[in-house]
Amino acid sequence: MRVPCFRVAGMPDNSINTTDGAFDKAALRRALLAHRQAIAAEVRARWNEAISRRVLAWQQLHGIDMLGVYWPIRGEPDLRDCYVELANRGVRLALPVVRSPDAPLDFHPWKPGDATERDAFGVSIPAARNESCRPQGLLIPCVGFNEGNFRLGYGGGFYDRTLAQTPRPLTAGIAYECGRAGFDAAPHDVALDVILTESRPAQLD
Ligand SMILES: Nc1nc2c(c(=O)[nH]1)N(C=O)[C@@H](CNc1ccc(C(=O)N[C@@H](CCC(=O)O)C(=O)O)cc1)CN2
Ligand SMILES: Nc1ncnc2c1ncn2[C@@H]1O[C@H](COP(=O)(O)OP(=O)(O)OP(=O)(O)O)[C@@H](O)[C@H]1O
Repeated sequence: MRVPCFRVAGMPDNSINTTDGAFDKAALRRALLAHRQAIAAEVRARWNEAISRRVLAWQQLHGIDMLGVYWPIRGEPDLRDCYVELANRGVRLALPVVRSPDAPLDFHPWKPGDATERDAFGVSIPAARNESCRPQGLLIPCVGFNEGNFRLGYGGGFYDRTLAQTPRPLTAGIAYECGRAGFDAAPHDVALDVILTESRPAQLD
């Protein structure tokens, strides 16, 4: 039997894996978040620019005309300059909105400069939420990701439920390389099409 386990670069395995081989997803999440929060501002800015270049290449490659983006929280890559460039290219943007704890995410049209307000989770959402939309592509922030392009999020399952819907949008996971980890995917997890970090994938350079 394969024993599920987590690996984080630079961390001893025994800090995440329990002695009986069971894995502790919450501990992996905490370790990855602590690692991400500790990145120096100037390094973060350089990495955000590198990720932004790959996002623009990915949008162009697929001719995505409506893209679900995210408002950064908790040290996620801040791609808001890239959103301005995307809007200048004529790409329509949308932000995710939590409708209820067990529902998929709604997406509402938004563009740089439009008013936002904080929701109950502390995340900025469009102040004007008249009609939801179904973006052709999604940028999905990842706390962690593995070799199979599976994502670890904050634990709400919102993106998993969103991607269980059809038609499934094109998906780009957004993360720093330090979010790369070894973990087994849960049955409900949906692999993302591509993971864009500061240093991959080469075909989008
Ligand atoms: N940027 C972003 N927006 C997203 C998600 C996400 O993962 N990232 N979500 C993916 O499912 C949904 C909301 N899920 C959330 C998951 C965690 C927290 C959270 O930890 N909030 C902080 C306060 C926010 C802050 O640091 O600014 C907290 O409660 O301490 C909020 C929303 C929709 N919007
Ligand atoms: N397609 C789905 N339908 C119903 N429930 C789901 C689905 N996908 C995930 N869930 C539920 O959501 C919860 C959280 O899942 P998981 O731990 O994988 O979240 P996550 O991907 O880390 O977080 P998030 O997507 O919110 O950032 C689980 O209890 C799971 O049962």
